[in-house]
Amino acid sequence: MSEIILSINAGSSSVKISVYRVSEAKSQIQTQLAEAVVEGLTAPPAKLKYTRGDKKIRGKELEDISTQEDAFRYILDHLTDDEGLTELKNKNDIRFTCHRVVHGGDYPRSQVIDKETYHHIEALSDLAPLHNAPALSIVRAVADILPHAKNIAYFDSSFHNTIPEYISTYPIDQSIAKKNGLRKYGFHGISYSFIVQALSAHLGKPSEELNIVALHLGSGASACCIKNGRSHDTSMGLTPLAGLPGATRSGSIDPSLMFHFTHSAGKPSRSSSEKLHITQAEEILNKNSGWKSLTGTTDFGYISSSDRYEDQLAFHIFVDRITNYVAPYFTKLNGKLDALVFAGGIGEKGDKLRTAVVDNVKCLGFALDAKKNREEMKHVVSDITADGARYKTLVVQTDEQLEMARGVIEDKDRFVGKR
Ligand SMILES: Nc1ncnc2c1ncn2[C@@H]1O[C@H](COP(=O)(O)OP(=O)(O)O)[C@@H](O)[C@H]1O
Ligand SMILES: CC(=O)OP(=O)(O)O
Ligand SMILES: [Mg+2]
Repeated sequence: MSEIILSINAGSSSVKISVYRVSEAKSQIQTQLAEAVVEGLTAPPAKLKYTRGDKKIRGKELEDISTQEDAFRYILDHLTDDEGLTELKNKNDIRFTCHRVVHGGDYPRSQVIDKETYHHIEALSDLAPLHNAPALSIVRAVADILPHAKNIAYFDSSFHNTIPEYISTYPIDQSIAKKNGLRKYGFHGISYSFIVQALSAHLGKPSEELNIVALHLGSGASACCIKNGRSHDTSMGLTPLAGLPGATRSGSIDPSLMFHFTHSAGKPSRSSSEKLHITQAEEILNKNSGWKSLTGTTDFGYISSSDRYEDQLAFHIFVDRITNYVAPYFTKLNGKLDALVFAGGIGEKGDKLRTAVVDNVKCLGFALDAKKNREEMKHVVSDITADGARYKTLVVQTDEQLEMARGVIEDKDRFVGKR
């Protein structure tokens, strides 16, 4: 019997699902059978991208798909209806479903989703308003459609457990901070973990010796200072709102700003429910800010190539805010750096953005090869460094689904026997 892993990555604007077959003999991932992505949930109509071997669908427009749960159900139907994907004919062969859960609070590693973990993740929903509840809607759908699969949660926050206390502590009343768990958690950790492994293989260096300034730039964007293969600092905080701006997020602003923006900042937002309590301030800063508020679109590919005033402004804001992290993280690493890494949808495809960011930090010893930077990135790690530059600049096609599936294989013994 073949064993199948379904790896599900619910982002704020997309759902990405990869299907893997595990080799029984060696207990390792044998093949990626298919990958399906529904993207553009914040820039409708959502679009489907699908790859199974040579079979490709590129950007099929979808009607009535607006939530991560819609996207999950659509993808699962698509996978099981694909005549060529014989491995999924018997849904019972899906042994594990991995779920990217953005906020895992104090969980230091992946967990089987049982009643207790489910409720714990649910309790953290207010701290990741664009992410945890949608991920749980997919967990419920899996329990409904694939009752034989074991659900495992992989947390974006776990990778950042190594951040020193003096960095993760906010200078506020510590009795309240401790009681309410108010500290820097950090996110995109599954992606950063993938980046460390990918660079270790690419540079032929043990991961514990790698120092990286990594930028995961997608719908949500963050920077991470990776010291000796571990997270030392990151730009997101208690919630994924802090740090860099994103598709619909403001990123860091003066904390007093909201009280001057609206008098009802602290009132419950209309999208609050019994299970999700967010204020109007949180709603505005998470859902109605960022590129959407400045330009009317969340499509950063469009923004980057447009010469409209507001698109250029958004572009320059992003470049400026990213630069605000690269230089300090470089100094935190004492200039002993293996690479500056770009990843995530914008990091991987945004050649103009990479050019502008690297140009801002050229005094530190970074420079791009213009031709390599413009080319399509065909490998997991692409080197776009100019000849003679002191430090490497790399583009990594990050793969959170693969990182989670590898985790399942590694930790299988811990999961088996527990539902
Ligand atoms: N050619 C491009 N140049 C710059 N940004 C792009 C390009 N194509 C897509 N993007 C952007 O990538 C982002 C999505 O990144 P991704 O990491 O897939 O998002 P998510 O956070 O949902 O996982 C979107 O903002 C999209 O506009
Ligand atoms: C943590 C986060 O912001 O994730 P995403 O970029 O997938 O929305
Ligand atoms: Mg993402």
